[in-house]
Amino acid sequence: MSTVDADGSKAAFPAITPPDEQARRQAVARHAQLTKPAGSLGRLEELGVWIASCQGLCPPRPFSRPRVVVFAGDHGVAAEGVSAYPSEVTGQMVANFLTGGAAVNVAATNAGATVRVVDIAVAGDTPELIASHKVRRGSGAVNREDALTEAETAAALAAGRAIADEEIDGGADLLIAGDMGIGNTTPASILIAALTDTEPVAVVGRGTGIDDAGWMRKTVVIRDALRRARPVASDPSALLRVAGGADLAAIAGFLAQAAVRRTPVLLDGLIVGAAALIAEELAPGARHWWVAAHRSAEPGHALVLNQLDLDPLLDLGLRLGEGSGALAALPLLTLATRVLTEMATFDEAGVTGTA
Ligand SMILES: O=C(O)c1ccc[n+]([C@@H]2O[C@H](COP(=O)([O-])O)[C@@H](O)[C@H]2O)c1
Ligand SMILES: Cc1cc2nc[nH]c2cc1C
Repeated sequence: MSTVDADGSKAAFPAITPPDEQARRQAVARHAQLTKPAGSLGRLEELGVWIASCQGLCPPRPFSRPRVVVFAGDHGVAAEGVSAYPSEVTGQMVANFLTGGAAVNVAATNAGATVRVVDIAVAGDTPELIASHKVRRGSGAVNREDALTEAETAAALAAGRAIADEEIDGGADLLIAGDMGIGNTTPASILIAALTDTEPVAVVGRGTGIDDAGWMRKTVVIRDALRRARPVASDPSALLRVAGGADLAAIAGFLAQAAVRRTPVLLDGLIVGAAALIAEELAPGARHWWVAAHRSAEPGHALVLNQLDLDPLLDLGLRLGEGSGALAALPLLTLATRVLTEMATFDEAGVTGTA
């Protein structure tokens, strides 16, 4: 067990308690009594069991406040031609989130969730209301400089933890992290390559849709950054500082703190996945509080899921970020909960002939 250092410069997390074993067993037993052939709801049964164990309650409660936090941040590497879009789009999309016109807004409404947007490191100005956790204007170009200073890394991790606390204290009972940041698939891929000991070519994807020349540039950037990142790969805070970014650090802090607070998380795609790898290093066992919503089209995401031993619920070729993939899967969690809560047992329904 560890605590925050006296000077607050290093994030340290208390030991993670696993989800509740008794509620898990009760949910398994309840599934056996419900009016369906044993195991016939497949993954939905596992999901329901997981939700019951996270809540320590069987049957589980329907989620009352599923909440998405979109972490927005720019990246110096965007200037190296590694994205199909310019950095300005980050701030423009933040404005779009705030007026409700983005995919995350639609997907949240569809799934009964609400959205919060946080400016962690957007290059430009954003409304004061979302900038209280801002760490800096854009993270460093990680192929040639550190993403962050040590103090900024600690501040970003602490921001993510504080945001998770704010949301849980405000009643959130299921958390989703989303991301928005032109260029962010590059540092995310670097972290994944460093933490899974993978060569650049096996991790580099098309991000927002780069062409072959862009893919070559991105591969070189990732290779250069990995030379600086690999020596610190065993130290998650140092890795975030050298080759990550403020948004990635904040998401990692958010995911780890959710586990500290025994709050389940639905994981999104590549960027959240990279942060999840870091969070699991910072707070071993945190992954037991997470479910992988989907497998992103980005090749690096499969490496993340494999390393965390998470089996994604959906594989829809999504590569948007924003938390959209997690929100696409949220109705499955709602269904898995309602099955345990609302289905009749064999006894109640007078259905006989159990196996
Ligand atoms: O989440 C994913 O799997 C994902 C995959 C590809 C792209 N994105 C989004 O696209 C942006 C980053 O792409 P890029 O090409 O600018 O690095 C950023 O805003 C992400 O949210 C997200
Ligand atoms: C328009 C746009 C929306 C996004 N949402 C997440 N990443 C994005 C990147 C672009 C370019």
